[in-house]
Amino acid sequence: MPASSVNRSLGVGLTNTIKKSRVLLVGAGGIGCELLKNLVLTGFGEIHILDLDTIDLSNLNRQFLFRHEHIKKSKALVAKEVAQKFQPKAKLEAYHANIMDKQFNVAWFQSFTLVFNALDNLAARRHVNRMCLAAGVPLIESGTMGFNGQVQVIEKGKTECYDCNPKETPTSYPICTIRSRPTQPIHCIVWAKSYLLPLLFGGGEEDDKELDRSRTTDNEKEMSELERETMQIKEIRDSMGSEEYGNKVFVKVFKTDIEHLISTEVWKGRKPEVLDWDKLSEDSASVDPKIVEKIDQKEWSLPEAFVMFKDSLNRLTERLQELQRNTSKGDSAPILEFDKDDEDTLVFVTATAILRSAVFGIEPKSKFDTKQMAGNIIPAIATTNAMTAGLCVLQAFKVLQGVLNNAKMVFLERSGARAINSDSLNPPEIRLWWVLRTQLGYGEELSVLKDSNIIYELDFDENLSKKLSELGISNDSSITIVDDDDQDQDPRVNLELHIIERPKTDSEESTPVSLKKALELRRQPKPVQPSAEDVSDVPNPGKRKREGDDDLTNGHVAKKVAAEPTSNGDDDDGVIVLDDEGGAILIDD
Ligand SMILES: Nc1ncnc2c1ncn2[C@@H]1O[C@H](COP(=O)(O)OP(=O)(O)OP(=O)(O)O)[C@@H](O)[C@H]1O
Ligand SMILES: [Zn+2]
Repeated sequence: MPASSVNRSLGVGLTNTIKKSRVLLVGAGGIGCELLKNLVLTGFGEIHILDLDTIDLSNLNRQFLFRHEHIKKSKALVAKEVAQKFQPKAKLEAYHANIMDKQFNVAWFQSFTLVFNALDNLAARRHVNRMCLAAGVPLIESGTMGFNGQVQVIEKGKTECYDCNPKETPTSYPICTIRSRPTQPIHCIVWAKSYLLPLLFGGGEEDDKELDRSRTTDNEKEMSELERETMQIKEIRDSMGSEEYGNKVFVKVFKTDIEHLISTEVWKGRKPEVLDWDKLSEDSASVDPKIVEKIDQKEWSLPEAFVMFKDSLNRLTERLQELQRNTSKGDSAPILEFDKDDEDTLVFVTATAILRSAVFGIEPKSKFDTKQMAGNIIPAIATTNAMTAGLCVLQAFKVLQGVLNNAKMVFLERSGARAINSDSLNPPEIRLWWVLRTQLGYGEELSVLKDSNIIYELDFDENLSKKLSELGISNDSSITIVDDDDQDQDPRVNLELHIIERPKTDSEESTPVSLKKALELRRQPKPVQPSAEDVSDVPNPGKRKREGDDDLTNGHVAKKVAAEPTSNGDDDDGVIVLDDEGGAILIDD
């Protein structure tokens, strides 16, 4: 749009505000490319673009700023270069970096008028949400999935934030379904991708979110069988690169383990059927892997899958050995991981899943379908991204004009009477975990205890939607927050919250409040080598305390937050008042 027509449609005031704005765009992918184009053409004064990734062939169909010659180059840098041509005068800055890096601190975020999220994962979205709240900078959050799109305006203290509503976590499959009772194509694909591939080419037991390896009382047998089979495959791995390697792996997983399964489980209906190496070798004598590999949309036959299994196993083996040769002593051992855009791993997963499907009488899937399923991909649609990016800019106008009341949560849908629907923005409903996560910087792994009983932890979230009173937490009781993040180098000291009930005032009804000043919680002391006598008194930082562990509420309690509301707002010792009306937790300063 030429500058004059922007002027005419938006008015002089807004046009000037736009010109003076300094905005940050996080993510230069599907939405990001569209958004950058919009921002440049609308006349935003200064635009900073950040993306950690490089351009991949599969991006080109919709990330229209990128061309074939850009493959393997930084998305942020290329996006900047290309968008600059639309508007040579625009001030653009690019960063090839992870937004979660420490260098992008609160002060840096504060230097922007507005932040746009065009990301594709929860962790990064949460992080930016948190930084924007801390910096007091408005955030336009967006996302698409197939034909669906969503734009959310987030402003500290005025609207709900990204973390106000719990998000769905990706599906994970129980080990028994994957190891011994697959019934759907996806079960075979997850087995190939999250079990066999990491075992053969990864570091061994990968912590894959799709495979739920947690032990329960009723999966003990399953887990020990799995461990036994895993050990055996590791032994076979020692012969990697030898003539018989492919045969050994094949016989182990498609014959020996299946025979064992048939004899140890009770089978009603169809029993699994073992595969025969010699027969498949005969049947596939005339199959050319180079031709099969090009068959994308049609399911491979069993002999074709057999050939591709051997072929991809060899290719991956050669790659891993090449990496091993180039690794110097002391470096961590190289591994190969599944990537939907890595042809060798995709072929391996497709072929292996088809062979496994044959064992269990499940329909096979093509390489194309496997790519979608293994990559958890809902196809990205360029039009959805473009429309969503447009909606982001329209919402940004409302924020810049200071008319947040007119800003909306916008939804793009294919079904329904209208393509675009909207909701008014909800005021922030401040819940305990929201405060802990967004205001105090806790990660996912925390637990909440009352009288040393766990009332919440990551894998015990039944109480999440309950009011405090439903949990017997009323006036004058205390709860303790334990930082369970054992990845964290220095977990926070335990935080004890003392709860006092008081009626909600009228003003709080309309303007929920938040911690006035970010509280920086002290970190647990580094463990000192205890002497023999005082062993029992040394707290064990990072180690999860369980029910009945008495030292929880004393000893290393960090900070008691007083509960009397202070009369003037100058007191930095933010008083947290837990208000149970509606289960919300209000924070008063
Ligand atoms: N922590 C992060 N820091 C910076 N950029 C990020 C971060 N996490 C994700 N991104 C970027 O956000 C963008 C999301 O866009 P999108 O998902 O459309 O692209 P894509 O990942 O290339 O596509 P696809 O997911 O379909 O392969 C990606 O370019 C990705 O690199
Ligand atoms: Zn993505």
